[in-house]
Amino acid sequence: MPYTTFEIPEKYTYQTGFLSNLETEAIPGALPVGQNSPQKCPYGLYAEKISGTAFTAPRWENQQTWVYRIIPSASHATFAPVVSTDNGLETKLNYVPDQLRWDPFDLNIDVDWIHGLNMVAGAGDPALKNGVAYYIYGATRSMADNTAYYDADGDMLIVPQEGTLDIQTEMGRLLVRPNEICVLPRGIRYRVDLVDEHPIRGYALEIYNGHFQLPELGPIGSNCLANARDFQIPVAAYSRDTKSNWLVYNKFRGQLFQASQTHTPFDVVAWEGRYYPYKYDLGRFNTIGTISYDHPDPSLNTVLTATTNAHPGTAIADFVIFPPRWLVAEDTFRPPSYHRNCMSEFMGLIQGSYIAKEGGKGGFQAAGASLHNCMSSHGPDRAAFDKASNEELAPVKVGLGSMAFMFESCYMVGITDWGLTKCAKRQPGYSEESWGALQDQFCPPPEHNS
Ligand SMILES: O=C(O)Cc1cc(O)ccc1O
Ligand SMILES: [Fe+2]
Repeated sequence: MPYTTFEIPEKYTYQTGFLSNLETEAIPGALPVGQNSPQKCPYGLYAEKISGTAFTAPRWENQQTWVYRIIPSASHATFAPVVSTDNGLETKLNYVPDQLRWDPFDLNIDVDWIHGLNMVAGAGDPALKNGVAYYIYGATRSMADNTAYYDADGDMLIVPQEGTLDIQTEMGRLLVRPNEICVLPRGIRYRVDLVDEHPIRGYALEIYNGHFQLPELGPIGSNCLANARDFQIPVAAYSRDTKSNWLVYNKFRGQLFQASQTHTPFDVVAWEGRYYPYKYDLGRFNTIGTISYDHPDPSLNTVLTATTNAHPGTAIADFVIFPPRWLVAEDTFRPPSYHRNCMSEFMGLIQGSYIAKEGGKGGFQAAGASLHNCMSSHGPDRAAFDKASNEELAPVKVGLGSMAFMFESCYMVGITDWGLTKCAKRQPGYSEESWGALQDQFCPPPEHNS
């Protein structure tokens, strides 16, 4: 299998599909047959429904899951705000039209998942369910025993760059490694453990509106890009603990809260529905590209999209990747050309290098990032331009061992203070170094030479 990242079976088992209505039970018979809410649920479980869309949302986008659990999640003490000056969840945004780039973010930050999430940029307001947020995360610790977390603000798409996330969710367990991604829908309780204490670092995209979908394939047909069968969903796995104290953290309009309870949130014995966390191996992506000439738009590399219903084709966020692929275009400048985009483009690099930018120190490096905001000009840097203008156009496989990605959004995104200054990773000379050295190479016919 040439296009998969992982050949060794991992320790967890999964169901597969994208937005399929799934059923899973850790004990045979735990799921009620033929109904959701019997007078008494099997084995004395409680039925609880989690709605991911309005009850009356159209069928194609309607998402809900019924969970059958030992204690309802409603059984908890009052939420209290977690007062911290530095929890990484800033809401103040600075709007900057410059091209921005960041050096690799730190790997060894002595915090856990909850405290290791730093918002770097974003737009909109979770209260109005409209907007996005981009995060850089880094942690060296598993979440404390008996703690769980959920995000009421949006769905979180996590892109690990370093270290494996062992994620326990209400719906079961997910192991997410670099070159895989996962999506944790709003409201689902989870906790993140490190594997062998290896630090974790990566990126996350939060969408305040709706949920991710697979992009339409149009004339491509019914396969390619990310295929539905390659998405992996946990199977029910529960623990029974009604004796110890648990702390549930909640991000609610960008503010961290916590509430205690006397039972584990991970007590779901069976569930049924289509509102659940999932993961995907980016190595499975079936990349499409030109086999004749010119550079197609990067929308062709969309793994997942969250659309605005108001404007078909306009995404509040697309998750786009640039995997290893063949370039065969004839008489073509193969990297993206110079461009300005009404969408904003936030890019990260999981490993390797990216076709339009020099790697190396001070360049676009793995674990670093860049942001080209709405209508901010960008494109290949001088070195990439010179190379691509003069290279022999033989078929060539590019991006070997690489995986760059982009969060593309219709919003103009603002940068947090953390992103602008506090993280201390911003490259001050990015714009000048990339495009300042481009020469006037205009060579008109002699009659126009003045
Ligand atoms: O700016 C970038 O590097 C991202 C990008 C890639 C591509 O192939 C076409 C357009 C585009 O914005
Ligand atoms: Fe771009």
